[in-house]
Amino acid sequence: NTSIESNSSQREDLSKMLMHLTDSLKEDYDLNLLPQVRVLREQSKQLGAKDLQARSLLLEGLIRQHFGDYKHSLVLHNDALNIAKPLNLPTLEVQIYLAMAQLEMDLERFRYAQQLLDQAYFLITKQVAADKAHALMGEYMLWQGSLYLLKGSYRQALVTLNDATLAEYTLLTSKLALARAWAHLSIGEYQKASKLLGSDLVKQSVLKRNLHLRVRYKLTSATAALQAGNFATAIDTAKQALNDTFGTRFLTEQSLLQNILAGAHAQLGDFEQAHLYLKRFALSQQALNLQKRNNKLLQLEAQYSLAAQKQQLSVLEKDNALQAQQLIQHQQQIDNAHLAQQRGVLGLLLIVLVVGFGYWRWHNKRYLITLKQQVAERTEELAERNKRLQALSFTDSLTGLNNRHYFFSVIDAQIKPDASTNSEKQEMIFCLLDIDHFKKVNDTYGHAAGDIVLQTIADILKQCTRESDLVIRWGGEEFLIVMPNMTHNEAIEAVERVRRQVECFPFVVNEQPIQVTCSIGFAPYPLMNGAKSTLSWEQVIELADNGLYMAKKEHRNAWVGLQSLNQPLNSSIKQLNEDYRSLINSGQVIASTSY
Ligand SMILES: Nc1nc2c(ncn2[C@@H]2O[C@H](COP(=O)(O)OP(=O)(O)OP(=O)(O)O)[C@@H](O)[C@H]2O)c(=O)[nH]1
Repeated sequence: NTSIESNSSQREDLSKMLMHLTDSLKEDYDLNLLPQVRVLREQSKQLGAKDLQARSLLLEGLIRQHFGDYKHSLVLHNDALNIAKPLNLPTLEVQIYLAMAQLEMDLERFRYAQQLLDQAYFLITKQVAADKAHALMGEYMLWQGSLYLLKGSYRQALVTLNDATLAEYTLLTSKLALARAWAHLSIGEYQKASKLLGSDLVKQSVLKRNLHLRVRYKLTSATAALQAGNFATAIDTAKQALNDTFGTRFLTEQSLLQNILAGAHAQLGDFEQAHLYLKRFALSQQALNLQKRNNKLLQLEAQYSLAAQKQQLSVLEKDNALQAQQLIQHQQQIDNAHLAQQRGVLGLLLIVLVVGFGYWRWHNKRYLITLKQQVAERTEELAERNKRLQALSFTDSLTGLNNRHYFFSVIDAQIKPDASTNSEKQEMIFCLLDIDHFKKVNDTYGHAAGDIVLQTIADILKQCTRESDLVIRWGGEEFLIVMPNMTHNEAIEAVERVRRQVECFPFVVNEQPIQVTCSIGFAPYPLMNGAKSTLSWEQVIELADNGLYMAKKEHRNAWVGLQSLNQPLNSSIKQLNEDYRSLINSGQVIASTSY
């Protein structure tokens, strides 16, 4: 809070100082004011009071301009404008434009002066508040009128200057009156000019004010007197004014006054004085020209330094922009590198994953192939083993013939579904063979000899049967022969052949020849049990067994073959064993025997 308070009080002090300086300036331009103006400028800058800073720059510019320091003045005005523009203070901006226009007029650069006045006019009409616009418009018109005067457009100058009607009397009113008088004089209207110059208010205010105005007033008055033919008054007034100009830089006024004096003296016939003032006039003109040339030079210098300053600024700006761009590029490079790095890592990860996955798949595939191979090998091996096992389980180890298991596993497939039809050829003969008194062989020659007998019988059976016949080792010394597609007579032939082969075979046991015979019973399948039902193959085997039993009981080395049943069997097949013979004899069972 205290800092804010101290700031605002400091600002107030500076504002007061500015007002004081501005007022002093209205009285007269004084070079001694410059140090104070500079202090004001520095302190405003430190305080950050930009408006005060701009105003102090304008003030200094005006003082320097008044004393012909156009170079610095130009720079100061420009600086003031640069600070004022962003502050949006149109009044201040107008004041700066008007000061700049005056400067351009002093330098006789009327086109620039006009442009600056136009800018001032635009701001006054569009942006300046109404209460302040009136006074500013008066100021503008004074300078616009003065510009017309300088350019020789006197009537236009008069119109402009007459338009500037100010409500209350101010110094500006007097300045306008003076300009108007000069315009009238320029077109020879000295009475109107004299009237304006004669106004007490104008006279007093102007004479009280600064030296330049005083000189201008007297110059105008002297001109009016000259035009009116009051040569003595003209000389008197002009001399007073000329005295005022000594030691000043008002060369224009000085030369004009000398010209008036020369003219007035000439009119009065004092040619010596006239000549003297004419010489002085010529000298003043020379000095004036020199001054103007000098001013132009200074102005060029100022413009050059301004341009250089601007160029430096633009170079700096460009440099800044370049650095900013470089920074952005650098940042972008870092970002890109970052991105590339991330991409690289991701890519690597992806490659590792893909390679890993590929390897895993390849490994799995290989493992699967190996596994499949192993499984196939094992399966094959198992199948082989199973086959061997099956073969083993189906084979009788002593004789090499198929055993009962084998028979049971194949017989159902062998029994033809349409075997019950009438064709005799389609009969399947189930035939049971048993070695006679085999126990005796064992008992007499030993078990091994018995084995040899069994093996030999198996060989005989194989030789006596067809490929399609089944030869099974049915039990200890018992064999089953199944002969498909065979008639009863063909069966008789077959069993007879077997019986005979066994009987005739020269068995040698322990180097001793022995006689071996066998008994056989057989029955056909299908076998009708009465008109309606057919016996099963199991029952047929039992009937064959009955036949074998009968052959053993009644004869041995013989066969009994059942052909058909005339009547259905009432009792069980097993019981038939006892009365098989009586059934044959009674004609219930039709059978053939070898004895
Ligand atoms: N060597 C040998 N003997 C066996 C084998 N299987 C069974 N035998 C014997 O065969 C004999 C069968 O005798 P039995 O059933 O009394 O009949 P059999 O002596 O042939 O008299 P019938 O059949 O009435 O003519 C027994 O002595 C059994 O030991 C075998 O594989 N090898």
